[in-house]
Amino acid sequence: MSQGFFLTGTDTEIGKTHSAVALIRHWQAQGQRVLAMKPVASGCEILPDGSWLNDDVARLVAASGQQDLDLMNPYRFLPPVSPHIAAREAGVEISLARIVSHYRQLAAQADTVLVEAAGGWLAPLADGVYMEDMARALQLPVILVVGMRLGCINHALLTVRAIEASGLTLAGWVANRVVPQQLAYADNLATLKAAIAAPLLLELPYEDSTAQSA
Ligand SMILES: Nc1ncnc2c1ncn2[C@@H]1O[C@H](COP(=O)(O)OP(=O)(O)OP(=O)(O)O)[C@@H](O)[C@H]1O
Ligand SMILES: C[C@H](N)[C@H](N)CCCCCC(=O)O
Ligand SMILES: [Mg+2]
Repeated sequence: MSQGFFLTGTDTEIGKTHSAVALIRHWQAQGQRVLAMKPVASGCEILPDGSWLNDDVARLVAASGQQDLDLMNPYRFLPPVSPHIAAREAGVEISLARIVSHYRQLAAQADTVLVEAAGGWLAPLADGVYMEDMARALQLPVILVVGMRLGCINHALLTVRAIEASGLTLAGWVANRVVPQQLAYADNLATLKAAIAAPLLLELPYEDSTAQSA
């Protein structure tokens, strides 16, 4: 039996993919076969062969070692906009049934499948259809990535309430430090730990990419 998780975040660009890679490595270190899925990706580069590649997909593929891009990323769009706008412009209807079918094929090959959402919990896939509906269609426990910065307590607790209202289980959350210095970081973390019943799974430091490349 494989296990799956739906990875959401307090916003777009707060480190869902960054955290996904850390979670994948963590599970791999336990000896698990891990596959990732990015069902809907907006914002792609055009490769020399004319195909489209989203950066999240590239990072998830690099971490998991998987090869079937169409299976793990059935929907991709060129402009980096909300999926409902990108899909509408492309004349594409995103099928949750197709995403569930792809998920099941991946689950048959893995111990753990991590599904990364686009944007936050209520980022739209179509008019009146949200990431929440994808999570409900997949019926997966949710992992919430909190981008640790001023304002994240409100965003995190709103998202936790919305996940609970959807009837899904919050399996845990990740504290991802997206700014080099958050004032009163320890106090912010303690506040979130006290307010969120689900466990803190990982605490990820701020990684200075300038320092890394220097
Ligand atoms: N802990 C961190 N330290 C430094 N930079 C980070 C950290 N986490 C994320 N970033 C940077 O922030 C940016 C956004 O991160 P990431 O792509 O993981 O966000 P996301 O939530 O997956 O976004 P999207 O909604 O587009 O999927 C990237 O440039 C990433 O390198
Ligand atoms: C393009 C971006 N990086 C994400 N893939 C999509 C973010 C959707 C956000 C929708 C919204 O909440 O306004
Ligand atoms: Mg991402």
